[in-house]
Amino acid sequence: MTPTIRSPSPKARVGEYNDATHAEDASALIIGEHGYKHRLLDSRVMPPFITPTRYALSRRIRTRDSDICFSSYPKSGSTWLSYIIFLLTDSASARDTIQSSLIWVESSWTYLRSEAEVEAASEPRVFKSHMPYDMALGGVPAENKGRYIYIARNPKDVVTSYYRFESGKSWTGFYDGGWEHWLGMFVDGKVQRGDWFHHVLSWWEASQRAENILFVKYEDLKRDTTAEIRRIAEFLGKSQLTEERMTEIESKIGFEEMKKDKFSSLGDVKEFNQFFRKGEIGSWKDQFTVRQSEMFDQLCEERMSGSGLHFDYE
Ligand SMILES: Nc1ncnc2c1ncn2[C@@H]1O[C@H](COP(=O)(O)OS(=O)(=O)O)[C@@H](OP(=O)(O)O)[C@H]1O
Repeated sequence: MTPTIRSPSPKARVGEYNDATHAEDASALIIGEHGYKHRLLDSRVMPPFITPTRYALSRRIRTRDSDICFSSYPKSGSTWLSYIIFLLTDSASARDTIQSSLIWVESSWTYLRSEAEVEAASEPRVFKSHMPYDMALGGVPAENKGRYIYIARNPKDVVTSYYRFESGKSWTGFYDGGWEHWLGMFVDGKVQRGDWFHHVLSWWEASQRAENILFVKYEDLKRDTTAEIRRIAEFLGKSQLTEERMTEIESKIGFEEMKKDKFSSLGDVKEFNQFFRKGEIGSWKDQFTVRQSEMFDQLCEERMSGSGLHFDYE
């Protein structure tokens, strides 16, 4: 099948967030402390570019057997995962960038806007989301057709990466609260996408029960890239990967390679120029004080004990 090249409509271009281009739902915007702009959807804190209209559409999507839907809490390696998916399914080559190849229904920044466009998209349709399990694309993933992949990362690196990326950005209302304040908001589940523990554990628990949900950890992908790509490939029904193809895929998805590559780059939007920041395990050590680290470890113990889910922090 010939892949469809999607030309972005001017309205849908990813770029600086502006309330005027999201006027359909402007009334629901909230400005929090230090100018932190957000919306509440199903009582969860969400970015302003996730409008109620688009969220409702994302819940209405009827998934198909060939669909691949991935989700993550922000800053957990989802762009990395998406490139791996495109390479494994051979659907990357004819398209111009990751962003224009993905279908991100919940966001106003998606290149495919209408239900009809999503219906007509070439297969496999690769859907991106940053929603917790109970707000997932298509309703209840475990009862749906298609395959879901969730990528998670240790929360200390997530909150660090998130802080570095989100401060001063248009879609956070140029938030300027500083690190201590940000960490407090993260712990209270008040940053965009809500409570990290709920988000990750909701997918983790679902993945233990449902065969169509694969749970991937950023740290495993970083440490044992070959084995993790093979696990993802098997889940996607692509277990016949040759050594040659495997080497080719690995050569493209390294941090430095993706940073340079035109397909994986996020284009020329100035606000995204910090996106490929470090790509490491343990960069939280440059951000947390000892006291903050101990407080956070205690919180992780309280919120995650008994879940069977563990992360590497260095
Ligand atoms: N190839 C590769 N290898 C290792 N790490 C990588 C790679 N590509 C992206 N990254 C790092 O992933 C972090 C961004 O995560 P997301 O893509 O989920 O971000 S977003 O929420 O969609 O904006 C962000 O992490 P930090 O560097 O810690 O900020 C990216 O640098």
